[in-house]
Amino acid sequence: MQTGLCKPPQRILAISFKKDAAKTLKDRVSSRCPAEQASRFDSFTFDAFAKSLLDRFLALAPNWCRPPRDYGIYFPSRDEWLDFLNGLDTPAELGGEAAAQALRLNQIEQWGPLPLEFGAPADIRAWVAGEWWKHCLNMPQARITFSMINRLAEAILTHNPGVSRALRLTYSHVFLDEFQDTTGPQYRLTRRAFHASNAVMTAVGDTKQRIMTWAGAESEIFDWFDEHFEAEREMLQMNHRSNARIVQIINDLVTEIEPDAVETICARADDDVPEDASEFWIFATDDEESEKIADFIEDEIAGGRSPDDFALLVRVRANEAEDRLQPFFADRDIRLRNEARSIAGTAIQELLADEVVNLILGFIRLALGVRGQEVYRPVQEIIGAILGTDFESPRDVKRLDERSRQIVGFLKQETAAPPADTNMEALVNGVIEAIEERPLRRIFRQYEDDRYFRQILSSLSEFMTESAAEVDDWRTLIDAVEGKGQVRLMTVHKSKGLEYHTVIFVGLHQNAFWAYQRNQDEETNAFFVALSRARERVYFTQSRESGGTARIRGLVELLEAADVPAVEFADGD
Ligand SMILES: Nc1ncnc2c1ncn2[C@@H]1O[C@H](COP(=O)(O)OP(=O)(O)OP(=O)(O)O)[C@@H](O)[C@H]1O
Repeated sequence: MQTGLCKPPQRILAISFKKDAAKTLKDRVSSRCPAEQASRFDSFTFDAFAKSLLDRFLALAPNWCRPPRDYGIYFPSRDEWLDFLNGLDTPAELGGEAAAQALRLNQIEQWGPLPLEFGAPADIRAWVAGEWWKHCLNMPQARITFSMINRLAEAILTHNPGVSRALRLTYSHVFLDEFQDTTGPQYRLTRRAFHASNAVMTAVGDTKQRIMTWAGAESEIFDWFDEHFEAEREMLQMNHRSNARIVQIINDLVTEIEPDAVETICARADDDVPEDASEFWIFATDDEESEKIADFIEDEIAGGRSPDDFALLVRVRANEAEDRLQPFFADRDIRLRNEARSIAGTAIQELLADEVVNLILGFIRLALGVRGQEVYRPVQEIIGAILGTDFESPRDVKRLDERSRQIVGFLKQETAAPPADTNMEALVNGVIEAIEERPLRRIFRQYEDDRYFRQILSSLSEFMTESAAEVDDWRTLIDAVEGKGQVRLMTVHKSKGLEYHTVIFVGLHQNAFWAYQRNQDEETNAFFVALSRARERVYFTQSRESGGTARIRGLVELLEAADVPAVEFADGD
């Protein structure tokens, strides 16, 4: 954007795996570029990219598998899948019931390429896929899975060269983040969209952070990319995130995994390193473990560190970890934020990565008198997009300012009473009305799904209502909703791409890494992802009550090889 290689009206497309990663990229670009440039940077998750293609060009999908415009997103449970299979009357010539029963859901939802006409099925998989599409589209409200959306998007591109051409004219540059986690169908869609186009394609990833093979990540993905896009490989050797001690642990660990791996260079080699930058804490019981962690963070906060500097990472089941840890944090008046906690059907992490949520929170901040580019810029960008603002035209910019002022004016009235006395649902709905719902939903294609849009709004108002009970003023409320001043708790998978001053990996034991013996590589990668989120310090904890380490010796040996001291805490330490 800044060098003029991507000239208006051309755009840059960035594709990430998680909503918050897509948001981080968007925020980083917004904070560096003027609104006109930043508004030409489209940052999607893979699912959102496929869905945006489908929603925009729905009418061009093949007839037999075209969902109605108000289709819902389907997350079939195992029981629903089995009920479907059991209800099939499978033709004997295709192998009968036994052949159908041997199929897995992902083989069916990923079946493709979707033809223009669904002719006589060639095999059992095609036959079951045809039945599955009928099943999903004939439900009282048609629902399809994200894999099916992906296939539909691919079919639209395949059968309509005009759509491919439009996409190629739109994007001069495409950036694919966390590329190691790309699945076969996601890659096929990308290839279908951009193969042999003039777009400059950049894929970034780290094979040591591959933790999604269970979800279909392809192990050969970088080779495919090299071949199909004639890519050149560049090694990113500098680590700008972590201090020298953490980088050394990373390097020791990588050398254990891949003896001929190239060492990472610490860009912060001259920075001070805390004395106890990494330790392995061992406890007899869960309560002792939770107490020590809470005590440690309490002391650190007393010493001036902020609660946001800490992340507690777990391998699995964040809700259970929250139940164990929460009482110890509550006793010390420290807020622990479980990013996976569901508020009216939306996980907190998802909610705060949502565009409309951030827009509303941004407007409330402006109404509270908070100033600064980082608050105004994103709001201005969205309202600018709604109004079709030409940022070079003073008249347009004036209109934009007036509209923003009008919305801020409404919110000033709404926030006159204390948060606990405010009806948050009315406030949220009121802002949407002031912004104008229709154009807002046109800009963000994900809101074409009405149920999703309503759910996000009700999750936000519920979260604001819940948080209002604990605060006295509006600024503290918005901080609480955004998670300022709170210690984070999340699974390793949800921590991808994020970074914290101090990372505490809670529960380094064989029951948390239950898949270690079966899938050592991926579990070691998960361990690596956790470790590499730390800027200054990383601790690992184990409570013997929760599980031993005999079956994950390999992981403990990695810590030993990196000279991470094991510290045993006897009761009362
Ligand atoms: N050239 C640079 N100079 C200074 N700081 C940088 C530079 N590049 C990145 N950083 C900082 O280093 C940290 C890590 O960068 P970034 O999040 O882009 O890493 P990443 O490669 O995506 O890591 P991962 O995939 O492990 O999450 C961030 O805090 C970022 O601001």
